[in-house]
Amino acid sequence: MDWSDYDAALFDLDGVLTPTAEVHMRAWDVMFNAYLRDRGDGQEAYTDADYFASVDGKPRYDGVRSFLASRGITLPEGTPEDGPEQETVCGLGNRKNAAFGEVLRDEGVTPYPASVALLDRLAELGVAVAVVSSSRNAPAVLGAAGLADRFEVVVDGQVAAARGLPGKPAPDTFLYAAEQLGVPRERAVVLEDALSGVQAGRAGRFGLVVGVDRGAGAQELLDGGADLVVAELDELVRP
Ligand SMILES: O=P(O)(O)OC[C@H]1O[C@@H](O)[C@H](O)[C@@H](O)[C@@H]1O
Repeated sequence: MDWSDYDAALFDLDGVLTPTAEVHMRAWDVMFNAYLRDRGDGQEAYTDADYFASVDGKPRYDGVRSFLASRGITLPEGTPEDGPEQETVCGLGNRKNAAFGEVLRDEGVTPYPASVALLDRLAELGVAVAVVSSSRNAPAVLGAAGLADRFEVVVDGQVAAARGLPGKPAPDTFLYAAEQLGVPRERAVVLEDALSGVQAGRAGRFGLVVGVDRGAGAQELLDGGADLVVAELDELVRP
């Protein structure tokens, strides 16, 4: 890939730089299936297909709301301060977050080597880099992965909430990151593994949208707005 056409790379985190999309997936699975069982109203089990269709890449409470809506379930919204025992959108999201936090603490995070190779190459080329993640856990994940020092700009779920920026698939968090780097959208590349993320890249009319296929499906990512799809980010190191 010829990086001379671009001045910035805007990276999603979970599933792009670190294998933590898997950890999110498992934590959602455990929480939603326990919740559906407890309801006792004959709902079918929550599956990975539900994750990719309704939850992947979105901010925590948007993911809960989207999945419940897909099953015709409406709960009160609650507030981000809700305890995990509360049967609200925020309570369920926080229930899942407790499981995510435990795995992060117990297992740590090792970034994808191929993604680190691309970060090294971009640093050599002088291409600016930012992290744009829906997750409120992004700073903790970056720290655990030893990547925190590499990014001057991190737009995570906390930053988005504080600034009132709508989450992916809206393009606002990516646009804000490009603005923070001082790079126009057409000179910025979005790198994403989630359908909601490539949709955000497309909606923001960025210079290039790269899909990373970690399970969402190459065709789905292309249909959602990716210009190209790779299996690993070191495919973008070579000229
Ligand atoms: O860690 P948080 O704030 O609960 O954010 C959750 C979301 O964070 C995103 O980065 C993941 O791609 C989602 O799949 C995940 O559900």
